[in-house]
Amino acid sequence: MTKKVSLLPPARALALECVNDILEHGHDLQSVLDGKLRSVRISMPDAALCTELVYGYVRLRDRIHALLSRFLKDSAKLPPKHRLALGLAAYEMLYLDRIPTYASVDWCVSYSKRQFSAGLGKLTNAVLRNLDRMGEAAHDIDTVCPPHLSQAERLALWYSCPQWIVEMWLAGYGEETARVFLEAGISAAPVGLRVNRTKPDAEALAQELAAHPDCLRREGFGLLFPAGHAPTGMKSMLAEGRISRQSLASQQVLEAARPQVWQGPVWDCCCGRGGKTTALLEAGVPVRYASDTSRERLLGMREEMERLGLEPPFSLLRSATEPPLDEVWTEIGSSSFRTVLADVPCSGLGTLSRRPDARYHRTQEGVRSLVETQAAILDNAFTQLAPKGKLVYMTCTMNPDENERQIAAFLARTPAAACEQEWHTPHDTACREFFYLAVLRKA
Ligand SMILES: C[S@@+](CC[C@H](N)C(=O)[O-])C[C@H]1O[C@@H](n2cnc3c(N)ncnc32)[C@H](O)[C@@H]1O
Repeated sequence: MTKKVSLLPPARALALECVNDILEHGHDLQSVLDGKLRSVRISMPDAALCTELVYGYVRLRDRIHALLSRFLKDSAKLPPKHRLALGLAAYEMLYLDRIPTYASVDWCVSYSKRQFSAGLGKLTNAVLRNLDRMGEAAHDIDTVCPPHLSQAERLALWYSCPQWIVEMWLAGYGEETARVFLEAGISAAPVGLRVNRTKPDAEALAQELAAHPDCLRREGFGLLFPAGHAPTGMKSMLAEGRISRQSLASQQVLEAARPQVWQGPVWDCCCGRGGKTTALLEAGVPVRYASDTSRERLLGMREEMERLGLEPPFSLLRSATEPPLDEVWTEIGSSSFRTVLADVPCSGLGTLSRRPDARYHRTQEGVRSLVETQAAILDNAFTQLAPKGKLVYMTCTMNPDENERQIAAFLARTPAAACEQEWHTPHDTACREFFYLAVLRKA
């Protein structure tokens, strides 16, 4: 930590560094937070507070600054780090009941004074005291959003979500469903676990976890716990390879594709860290080849295989827009696949509860480029299928261009393809995440 940042209490110092990296420099929330928490000595309660501050503030940033700007002449003129510190302190005051208001005001005022100037210290004090005086009105949409705003502007501000995403959801799914997605995007994601069914005591462990008083539901070997209420002993169960962290919605989309009837050889063409590859192998699905364009994720997948005691499939660093290399066909002893899983790179707007920063990192142009990559992956994966083979397409986003329209365009240009199934996470899900699935069959 730099000397200046250590002017703050540890949890706030680290949270401020994290939100600065995430929101000012576009870095990924989860890797920033993991990296920072690993790099400093910090108590467990401080690490928990830092995590809560980072996620909470990133989820509600625009709403918080709309409130703060009522007491500032021109908030854009504030030094960026001061603005972030004000936002973090405001988040504590508005949403963390266990922290007394004076504590939040104190650290922020003293940081502003010492890091910037006596004037900014005074301003900080005045702004935060005014915010405190708002009381319950600060939690009212009509206070946050001026009456002249359009519906999309109003929802964008209240739910701290870029307007183009709100407009896309309103146009694609209607207001009621758009609100469901927006509400999920400002909520904490529940904890999803998957019991490793290849272990001899798997069923007993699943039953034991399901009987835990906090457990929200069990589906097969998947379990759901409320955010922040993971069962005790999770660390050692993870280390022993008896369980994995995997969101229940991610397990559900795989289950919806009925992997028990998939025929091998299977190619997982965007395997990432192997969340789905390992789930498939645990279920006995013959995944013979796994590939991805991220070296780091492929290495992560290999570590996961080891942790879980699974036989790793042949894997290569390779784009799914390219045909597999000859060595793949030699390795699997075939010249085509019977099933390809394409869990494609997507805008991730269905998983904002888990990755709230995605909303700020995505751009419309970036999404257009993803749509092109997805189309190229679909075309190439389909070409590698044997007759009657199955292409299983998945995204963790809610965007018609990446989901329904992507599949409709593929079917229109691919006469040999038929769509056997389209599915999405039910909108009333307790998982607060939304996935899309299309199962395509080759003639
Ligand atoms: C949704 S993630 C996959 C998650 C993974 N299947 C899991 O369940 O853990 C999409 C993956 O696609 C990879 N990717 C991006 N572009 C790709 C391409 N052209 N070919 C193959 N993989 C790609 C990304 O590195 C990322 O790991």
